[in-house]
Amino acid sequence: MSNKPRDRLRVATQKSGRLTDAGRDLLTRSGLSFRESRDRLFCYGESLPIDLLLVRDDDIPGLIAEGTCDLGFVGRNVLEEQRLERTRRGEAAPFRELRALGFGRCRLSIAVPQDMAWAGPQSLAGLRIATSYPQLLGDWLDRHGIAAQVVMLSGSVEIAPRLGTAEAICDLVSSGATLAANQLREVATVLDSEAVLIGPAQPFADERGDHADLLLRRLDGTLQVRDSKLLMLHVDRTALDAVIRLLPGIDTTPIVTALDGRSDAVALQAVCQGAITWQHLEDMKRAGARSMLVLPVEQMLA
Ligand SMILES: Nc1ncnc2c1ncn2[C@@H]1O[C@H](COP(=O)(O)OP(=O)(O)OP(=O)(O)O)[C@@H](O)[C@H]1O
Ligand SMILES: O=P(O)(O)OC[C@H]1O[C@H](OP(=O)(O)OP(=O)(O)O)[C@H](O)[C@@H]1O
Ligand SMILES: [Mg+2]
Repeated sequence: MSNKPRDRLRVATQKSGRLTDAGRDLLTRSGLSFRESRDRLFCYGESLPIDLLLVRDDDIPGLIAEGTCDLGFVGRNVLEEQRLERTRRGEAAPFRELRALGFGRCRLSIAVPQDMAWAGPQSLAGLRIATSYPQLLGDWLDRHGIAAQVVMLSGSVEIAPRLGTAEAICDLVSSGATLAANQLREVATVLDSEAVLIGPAQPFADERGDHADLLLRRLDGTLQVRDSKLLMLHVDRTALDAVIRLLPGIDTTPIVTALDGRSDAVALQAVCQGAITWQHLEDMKRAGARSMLVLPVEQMLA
């Protein structure tokens, strides 16, 4: 890893692909703005000393390992594949997952032709399995004690069974539409994935440590409010405990305030994590809540 001190933090993000827009949106909502270079490969951070390098996603763990970039947004599938590759060479991984980011959700799964019988992982014994993730697949096969042949393909993996180059595949699945279009059936999950923030295994020894801490705090706040709602309501004092018990996903103490000229009722305010459904509201109404308002939360700083 390069030890040259730097006073700006460099974050590697995918130049063009499934992680690009959501990653950029997360940074924007965390208060970061950038001036794009003409080639759009480097974005200078205007609001904070944090710059972006726009690259192929597969290159991101390596860029962090060699110290060219300090942090990166990458799919856990890519991170874990490269971590296993280094483990196989006897190296300790020089990068680590710092945060799960909640977008780019997918899974690395085994799929077989729809008409193939499936009696568990042993059904793969002796077969050829096409994948772009040979390490993750090899590790899964080892853990299940299955001897199968891994066929490496860098893309269009789903077509391999029809071409006769493999009997099964191991590829990323989200909606399942690609598998269905290729008459394949998902039979086992190798890895649950989403976009993650990665950084070096060793802490930064210069100002980059402070910038990284600041970015992590901002990201945490943004990720926390993404699923949060502010719930405001009125409730009879006698029903207060029952209604508080029904508040969905509260992680701080709700605020209870007096209502002017009313001794029988109070106002209640709480930040709730996760979805607030009509069912939640109806249950609270039955328990004695009234005038319920559900509001989005824009920013939060713990
Ligand atoms: N169908 C999907 N739904 C959700 N997330 C996905 C899906 N497919 C892939 N991903 C996630 O998005 C990441 C990037 O996928 P993408 O297809 O953009 O990569 P790529 O083709 O390797 O791009 P690059 O040109 O940067 O190498 C994947 O590594 C995975 O974590
Ligand atoms: O379950 P689904 O929702 O159909 O998604 C799965 C597909 O998405 C990804 O490919 P992508 O569309 O990114 O194209 P790529 O092969 O060019 O990466 C992945 O490699 C699968 O082929
Ligand atoms: Mg790639």
